[in-house]
Amino acid sequence: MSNDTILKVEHLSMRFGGLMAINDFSFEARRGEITALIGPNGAGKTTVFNCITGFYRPTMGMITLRHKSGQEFLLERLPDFEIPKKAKVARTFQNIRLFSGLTVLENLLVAQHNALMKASGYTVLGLLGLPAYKKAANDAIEKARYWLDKADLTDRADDPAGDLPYGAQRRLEICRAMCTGPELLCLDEPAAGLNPKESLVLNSLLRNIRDEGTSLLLIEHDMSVVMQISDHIVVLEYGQKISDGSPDHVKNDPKVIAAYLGVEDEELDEVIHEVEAIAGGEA
Ligand SMILES: Nc1ncnc2c1ncn2[C@@H]1O[C@H](COP(=O)(O)OP(=O)(O)OP(=O)(O)O)[C@@H](O)[C@H]1O
Repeated sequence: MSNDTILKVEHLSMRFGGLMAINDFSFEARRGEITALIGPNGAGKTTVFNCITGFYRPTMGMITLRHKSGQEFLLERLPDFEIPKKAKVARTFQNIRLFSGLTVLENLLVAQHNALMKASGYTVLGLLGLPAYKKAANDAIEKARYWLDKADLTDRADDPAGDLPYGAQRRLEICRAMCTGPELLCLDEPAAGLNPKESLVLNSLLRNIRDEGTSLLLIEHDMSVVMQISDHIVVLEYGQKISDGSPDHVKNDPKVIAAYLGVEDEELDEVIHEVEAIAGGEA
């Protein structure tokens, strides 16, 4: 696996009883890029995500994550709690999961609990007096401030998270994931429920995260977000890959157009012909 690749999914299959939700699916996500996983409803996007982030154990297949240092992790073999901790894969969920009664800043400090406890030496004495703990606490506040600034949330740092508008809560969730220092950030429909203005702010936050060196993998239904920010798109239909490439490649791929329009196999040739004629006319 080359150092340009952060995530390699090979021959992934996931069976739920009699249903083969994912069938021999392979793709790679490159380091420093935003990769989007798209597909019609029920295509299997969430299932793939859940396999990568340890919520499901795949029926078959290999999922390899490679750190910048070259260290590799086989995610399908790691216990789920070690995927964020050791492999440094963070995720957000479709439904917002913040501590709504804690302040915005407190939410970001809770996310850094592991680092803080380690610095305390896991003792009360450590919490009270160890210089290492004081330094870790200051670092945690610094990191929280940094991400609040990036997400345009500094003014709301002391407000309860539950009081923020929806779009700001989504950005806070992303900041919380970033405070864990991930190499790969997985986002499950980050633009769901956002208005167009909130979507634009989100796009710029995600580009910023990528430009600072974290790779992103996202599932998203909002095609305006996907096409604007993705470097690479992988398309699933009925648990199988039907397209893989740049946004331009994917949006002109007749198989993708047919999948989204719900065209039957027999009509595919006709659709391909029409799309090629349109593309030829544009050239
Ligand atoms: N835990 C489960 N048990 C049984 N079937 C499941 C389970 N999770 C998903 N499925 C089935 O697997 C298939 C893929 O579902 P999945 O949620 O991964 O698709 P999706 O592409 O994320 O869909 P959507 O865009 O609607 O969220 C569907 O047929 C779904 O009903």
